[in-house]
Amino acid sequence: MTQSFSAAMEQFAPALPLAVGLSGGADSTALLLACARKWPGQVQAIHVHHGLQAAADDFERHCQDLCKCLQVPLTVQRVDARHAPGESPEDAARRARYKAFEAVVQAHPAPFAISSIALAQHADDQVETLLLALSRGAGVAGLAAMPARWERGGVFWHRPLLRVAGAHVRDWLRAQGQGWVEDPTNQDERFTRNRIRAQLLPALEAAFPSFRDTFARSAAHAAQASELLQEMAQQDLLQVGIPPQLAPLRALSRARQSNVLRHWLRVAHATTPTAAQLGELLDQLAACTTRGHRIHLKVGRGFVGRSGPQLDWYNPEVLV
Ligand SMILES: Nc1ncnc2c1ncn2[C@@H]1O[C@H](COP(=O)(O)OP(=O)(O)OP(=O)(O)O)[C@@H](O)[C@H]1O
Repeated sequence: MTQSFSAAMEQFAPALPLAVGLSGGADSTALLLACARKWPGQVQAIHVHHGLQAAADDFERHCQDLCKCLQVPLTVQRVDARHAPGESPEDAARRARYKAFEAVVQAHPAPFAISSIALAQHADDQVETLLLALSRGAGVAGLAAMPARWERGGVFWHRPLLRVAGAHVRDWLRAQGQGWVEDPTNQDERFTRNRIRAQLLPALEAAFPSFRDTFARSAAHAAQASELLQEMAQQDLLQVGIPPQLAPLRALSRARQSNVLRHWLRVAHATTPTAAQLGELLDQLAACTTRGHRIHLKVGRGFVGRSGPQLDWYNPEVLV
């Protein structure tokens, strides 16, 4: 169920010391303010300066002023967030941001080590993420949307506001008399996420008033299903082997073949097949009843071919 901002903060119990990812926007400003009050002297902030828009300096100034006023140490990390061909600017910025957070963690060895990092995504962000996943035709891993907590590199990551409606975060912040910087790109409806926020969320609010709760429940079901598929893929990959042997692969159901082949391509070759490529590969597997049956298909960034009793993957660009 959705929560009030105060209830979410009451429940939030991270390992300390804690670093808050502070963009300077309303949500992370509210999170930092609440954390600094709850754990004085145990909280610091990290601001990533993307250098992508003219407003970046305003964000940094707000972060400097806020942290000075709260007596919270601030690390500003400058990154090059230009996007590679084929990558969205938002993905590039996110990737650069996580790298920057990890660099700050590395720069704080014991006894000043950062135990946890908190990010300020809320329930509306979760709904947007789910709708974005649906709009790309994502599978259960994408429909799981954002986890509330996870561990990586010995650091605990948290999204304590994931069940708080966005409007409640802002209401709380206004009630504290604390200002923030409005990101001018948030109004730009050329970005799909902003169109979802401006057009779809009000319509969902009117049609399904509990959409934040029910969508979050669906995302949680998808997360659980995704975990099961992952476990099954690991077990099946042990059975079929790396590279996959045709006989045990063909003994699996089509759905399990699809699951294990996707997993093999990801873990062994860091590539993802399209739905059409995987469908074609499964058709070829079903038709592969004779010794001489040839399989050779474009899959992900390379090719899958039959080589005697097994499937092999290769990328001609890497071979030359
Ligand atoms: N430049 C940044 N530096 C540090 N942390 C960031 C930065 N941008 C985003 N974050 C962290 O990641 C979370 C999600 O980012 P997102 O871009 O969705 O939020 P945002 O629109 O910048 O807004 P807000 O600060 O209001 O959360 C933020 O809430 C914040 O905790």
